[in-house]
Amino acid sequence: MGNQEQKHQRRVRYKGTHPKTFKEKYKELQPEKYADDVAKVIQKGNTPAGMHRSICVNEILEFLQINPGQTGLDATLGYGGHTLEMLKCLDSKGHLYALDVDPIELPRTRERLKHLGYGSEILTIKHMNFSNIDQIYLESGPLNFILADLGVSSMQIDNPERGFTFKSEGPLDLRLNPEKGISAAERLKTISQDELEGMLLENADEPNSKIIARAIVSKIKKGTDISTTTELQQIIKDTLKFIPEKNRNDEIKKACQRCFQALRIDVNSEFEALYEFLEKLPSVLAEGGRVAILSFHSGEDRLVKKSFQHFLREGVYREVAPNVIRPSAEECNSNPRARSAKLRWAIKA
Ligand SMILES: C[S@@+](CC[C@H](N)C(=O)[O-])C[C@H]1O[C@@H](n2cnc3c(N)ncnc32)[C@H](O)[C@@H]1O
Repeated sequence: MGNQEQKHQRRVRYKGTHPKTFKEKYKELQPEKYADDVAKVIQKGNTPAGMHRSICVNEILEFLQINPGQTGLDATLGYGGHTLEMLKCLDSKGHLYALDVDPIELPRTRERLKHLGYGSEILTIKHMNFSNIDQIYLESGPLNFILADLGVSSMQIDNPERGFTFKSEGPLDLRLNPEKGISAAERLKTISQDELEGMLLENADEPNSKIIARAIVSKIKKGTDISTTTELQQIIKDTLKFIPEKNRNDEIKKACQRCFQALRIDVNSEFEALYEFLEKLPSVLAEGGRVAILSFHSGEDRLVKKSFQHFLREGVYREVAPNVIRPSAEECNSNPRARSAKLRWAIKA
């Protein structure tokens, strides 16, 4: 039987000596089975396919000071890396709530955590937007600690079917919850040039927002369908042809990153959700309750900083982080995705 099983378990076929696309990376997609190979990928400073490496774990745990018996919330479950560390601190006493809007990754993370021994007696996972944090409070009561690790997970970015990256061909979707709202492709179909220019500027500080917006809207008006990630990338490339050759490729890559980020923030109403979450935080935190927020974008960090300072002046927060906390150089070297992370915290009075 053993031999027969081996016969049938063919490796995924790919061209060349190494798997390149997401689907071909079958070892990385089965970390339980190929732990050594996954460890090698991490050692090289990469994130294995289908996995997310949690950022600023030590800094977050040091601040949250989680004690067994407490009640807390991970507002952004993702791969469950931070959740797992918080559960360890609870030591089977107390309760942790965890939320995510992503209906694709959430069940996988729930299964993974259940497999590690964290079931509903200690962990409640809900498919919910963190802007509705007040609904959690009705069930949980005052929360001793809260974490929000904003943005997208590596599993979402790396899966071409989700359309988060121009680096591989996929549908231009960019929704964290593909079951709700409209995709980025649909959004572009009806957007005006002014609105798109404003979106690129506000959500991503795109210096070429005007000409990129003009090029996209003019293509759509002429009947061109921009339905894939690479179609959008090609329009940005063509528009920025005027950039001197020396810097062109680099500048185009950065422009693509900014445009995809701007669209993602827009289709997921990310600023609106964060604003609502920040407004509701004081009413769900226990006295002395602690909140830590990890952001990856200057617009998000500005919102967090403003809200924390506002509630500090009002006496609602007793203390807030005097300065933004950045991941260590060591962490950034080992995980380049940590480089743009900014951590802020607040303690309720
Ligand atoms: C950076 S990842 C979190 C990674 C996680 N801390 C870990 O260690 O695995 C961000 C997650 O937040 C989710 N998310 C983003 N905005 C959200 C919102 N408004 N409400 C709930 N979840 C959200 C995303 O779907 C994604 O899974």
